[in-house]
Amino acid sequence: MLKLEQLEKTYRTGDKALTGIDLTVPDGQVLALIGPSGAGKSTLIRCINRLVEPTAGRVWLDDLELTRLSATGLRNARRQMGMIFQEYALVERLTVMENVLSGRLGYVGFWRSYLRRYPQADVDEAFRLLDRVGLLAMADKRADELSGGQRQRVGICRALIQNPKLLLVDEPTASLDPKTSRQIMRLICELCAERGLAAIINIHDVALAQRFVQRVVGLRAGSIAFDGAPDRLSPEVLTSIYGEEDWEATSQQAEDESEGAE
Ligand SMILES: Nc1ncnc2c1ncn2[C@@H]1O[C@H](COP(=O)(O)OP(=O)(O)OP(=O)(O)O)[C@@H](O)[C@H]1O
Repeated sequence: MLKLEQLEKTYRTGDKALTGIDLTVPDGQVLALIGPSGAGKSTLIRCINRLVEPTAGRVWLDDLELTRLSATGLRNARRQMGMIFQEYALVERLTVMENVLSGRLGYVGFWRSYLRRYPQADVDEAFRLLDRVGLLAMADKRADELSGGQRQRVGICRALIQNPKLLLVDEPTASLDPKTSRQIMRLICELCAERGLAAIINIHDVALAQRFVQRVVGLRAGSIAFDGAPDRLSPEVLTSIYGEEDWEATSQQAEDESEGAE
């Protein structure tokens, strides 16, 4: 279980990005984080694994208080939190397999990974994951030969090979077309269900979030403006999260799009 208590972040510039966030995410729950630009979504995700240092408050992952950890403790704890990024963050000149195995870096140590001597069990697991996401035939291709959707699948495998307790997912579909976006969201949610994994997914597209997740948290100006089931996101609620911004414009999904090919 992930627990945030009165989490705050004020950047050095004086920008107050988070103002006292309380949030509990049980094991196995997939939560979408929505809200207008600048609401604090990326900051919230990054304060959990301390890529951004919170100014105040606490973060717990089960009985481990992440906000109290030293650098070494944090390095170990980060293994338990897989991260998936909008821009995939792959090493372009490495193969798909090498990119997936780089998710084991926190376990095997620098030299072993530098020399590409991963334990056979890790290689076997990488093949299993690539098979699961439909990329087995691509294992030896270079990352820069892949499409956006394929790259994100590699990013997902790299996060999962860490064997995390929690996935932190930052705009996984922002660089993808609508159909690929749905496939990627479906895949992330299916994998979480298969593994009993919790996830926080920062996502711009409200319709996409509504379609796949069990719980939506709406951030506005660094505070939680909504926390509930996706079917409770009425136009009034969305207006309370997005204000005057036209929230319908956040949906990539065209009404007349064909679903047949998925
Ligand atoms: N490195 C930084 N230094 C100073 N201020 C920052 C920094 N990163 C974010 N901010 C500010 O913190 C606030 C929250 O930003 P954040 O990126 O978390 O929002 P967001 O909801 O993820 O936005 P978007 O959807 O546009 O990515 C904004 O006011 C932003 O300008």
